Amino acid sequence: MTILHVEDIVKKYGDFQAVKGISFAVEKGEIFGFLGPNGAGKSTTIKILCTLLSLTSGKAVLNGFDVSKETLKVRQSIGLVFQDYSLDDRLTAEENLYFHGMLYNVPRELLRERMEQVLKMVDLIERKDDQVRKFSGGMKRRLEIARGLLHHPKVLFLDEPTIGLDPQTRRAIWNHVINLRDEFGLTVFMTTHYMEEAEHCDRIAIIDHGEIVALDSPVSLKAQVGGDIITVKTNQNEEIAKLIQERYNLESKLEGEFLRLEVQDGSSFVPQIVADFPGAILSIHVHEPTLDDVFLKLTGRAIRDELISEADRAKQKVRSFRKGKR
Ligand SMILES: Nc1ncnc2c1ncn2[C@@H]1O[C@H](COP(=O)(O)OP(=O)(O)OP(=O)(O)O)[C@@H](O)[C@H]1O
Repeated sequence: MTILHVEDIVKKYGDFQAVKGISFAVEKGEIFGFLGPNGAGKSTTIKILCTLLSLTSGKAVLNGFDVSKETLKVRQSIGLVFQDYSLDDRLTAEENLYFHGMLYNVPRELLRERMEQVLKMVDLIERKDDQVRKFSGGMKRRLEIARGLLHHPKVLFLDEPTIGLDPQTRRAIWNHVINLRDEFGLTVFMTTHYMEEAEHCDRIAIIDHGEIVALDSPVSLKAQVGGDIITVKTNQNEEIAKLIQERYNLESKLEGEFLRLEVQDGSSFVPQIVADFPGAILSIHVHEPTLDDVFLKLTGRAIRDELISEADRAKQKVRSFRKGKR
């Protein structure tokens, strides 16, 4: 059953087209991911689907409601966990949930039971009476997820849910998200630029410059690359690239100080190239295709994690600067 149907959505900021006519559908119970580099249009799209931003043209229907015309019904159908921290630090975990429940008109007689239910889901029931300021970053994010589920949404939107969190906490949050899907059939729509995170999704739309460049399961996307990826450092990269072309009819790409090439079978290619270019190979690495390789193949650019980490750090700094000014 289709829970979200998006048809030819365009979003313009002035003359600039941030989202360029994208279309897709999400099935009930799916974990659907939007993967792309900074500025690709992920947040803009998610905000449109959550009714926080108007669209320029196109149509989106969520849980049977038009996001442009039936905003209240759409809002009642969704839970939100956005990049910006939005808990009240001075309230306890339970009080934060209570406040949200009142805003969403969760009937009073149900609210206690619901709060207990969602706190249990994210393993925070023991800490319900603690002020949120005493929580770690991961606990806060789990509480935000619990809050997003309090009014029993049909679709949970997660915009970069684990940004700035350590890998262990990221994994813990993912385990919770997968459980929610498995146990309650919840549909999850998320954006990320972490490759390993995107791997958890049932399907991924790869977005670049406001356009969907591919949409499929992680396994099928990676199968598009085919074979193995070799990165090799030699003492004369340009010269060796030419020789590789001549000898094996393989095109290699210069990436920093490495040559990158795709081969059918890495385990047989490595000994062959080492033997064919004695003394020239300084290092060689072989790996199965990742989603980064898929992105590179589709766009000619890499979503490099180190660049992204830089952006994360900068975003964190801006947030602390903002908080300090309050
Ligand atoms: N309010 C705005 N006014 C003008 N341009 C905007 C506005 N918001 C976003 N943009 C531009 O639209 C494009 C898409 O931005 P968006 O925030 O949707 O990207 P993103 O993929 O979510 O990136 P990030 O991961 O950095 O949040 C970017 O080029 C951005 O600069």
